[in-house]
Amino acid sequence: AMDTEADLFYRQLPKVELHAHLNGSVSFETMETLIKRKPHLIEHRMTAILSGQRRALHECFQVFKVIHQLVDSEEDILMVAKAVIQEFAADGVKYLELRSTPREVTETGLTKQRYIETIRQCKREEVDIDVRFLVAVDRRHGPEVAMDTVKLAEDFLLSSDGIVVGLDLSGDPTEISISLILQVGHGKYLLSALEKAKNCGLKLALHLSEVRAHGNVFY
Ligand SMILES: CNc1ncnc2c1ncn2[C@@H]1O[C@H](COP(=O)(O)O)[C@@H](O)[C@H]1O
Repeated sequence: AMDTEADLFYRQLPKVELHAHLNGSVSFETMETLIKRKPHLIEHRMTAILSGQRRALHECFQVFKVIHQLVDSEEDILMVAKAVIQEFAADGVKYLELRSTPREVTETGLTKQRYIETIRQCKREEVDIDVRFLVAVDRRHGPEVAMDTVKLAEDFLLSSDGIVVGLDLSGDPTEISISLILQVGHGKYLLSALEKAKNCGLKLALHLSEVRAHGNVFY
């Protein structure tokens, strides 16, 4: 479709983007590239939510599961992160805070350190965008993983030239088994990790109370 004058105006307007989950910002084009690389993974599975389409919250998280299978190596992450940054820049974003949950994948040799390191490598002088990073904690993985992630984020805070600025708490709040029975993702168990993060100078971004009565509130 042709861009209207207004489209151009809004695209060129300098913007800040403060809430971008890396794997939630994958474009259709990038998805296509990923699917071509691993076509066996996606038969009959929902891989996108089209604009205007209404979806339940848990369906969003199903899409994340598919994306996580498609993006499971350093090479994939580098490709996705570069594309996401490029696309935000093309959209007039001048300051971008990306957040992402570092993952470990034994089969591909991916480690949580390398995951963050890879995002750091995306810095490109020729693209006019300032990119910072929030290390995300997936609440479903419980307090020990949360604490380890905070330690990792702290290491990067001290050594990453200001690229790592904070910690994000996220993860599917609709997973009933976790939030109601095991309760590992309950806010009260994560509080000490969050306090540690705050005390070491990480900024905090928290997803809270997205669903009713699933106990992700702090009390
Ligand atoms: C809709 N509201 C939301 N509520 C809570 N967590 C969300 C979210 N949207 C995204 N995420 C978090 O971001 C991850 C995908 O990106 P990364 O793999 O980290 O880059 C999801 O698995 C979830 O943990």
